[in-house]
Amino acid sequence: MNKKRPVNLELSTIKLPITALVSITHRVSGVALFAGVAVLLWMLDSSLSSEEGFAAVQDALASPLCKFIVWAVLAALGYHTAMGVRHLIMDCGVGETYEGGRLGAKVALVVAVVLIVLAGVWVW
Ligand code: HEM
Repeated sequence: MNKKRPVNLELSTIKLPITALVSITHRVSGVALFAGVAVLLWMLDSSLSSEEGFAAVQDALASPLCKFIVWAVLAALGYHTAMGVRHLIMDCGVGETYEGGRLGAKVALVVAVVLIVLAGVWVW
């Protein structure tokens, strides 16, 4: 192997294109969703267990921290869904060029921001 080949491991000097950024964050949001869905299922299970359980979940949902957690899970869902639909559209052969990919990433980002803001309005 040529030991003199150019190597660049200075992560701060590597500028990722928007398509790479949305791809990485799509995966991160999927992993966050996996954990978030567990929290939501636990809250659903508690709320259905008894009248007291329902009241406890209702009380918890009134706290800012709990609202923030629910909003964060919904935000991850909104982001992941917007990026996921972008992927599925590209899988159908639409917007597969470099420019198409960049435009699709920007449109999906705008949709994701709208969904995340709407989730915040709904939760608060
Ligand atoms: C609770 C719901 C969901 C969870 C936990 C979840 C989780 C994940 C995870 C962890 C990945 C990354 C897989 C990998 O990189 O190997 C992924 C990829 C993907 N998700 Fe989701 N997801 C959920 C909902 C959705 C929804 C609603 C859509 C809507 C379109 C979607 C579309 C996709 C697509 C298209 C990919 C593949 C992306 C790629 O090829 O890089 N997901 N999901």
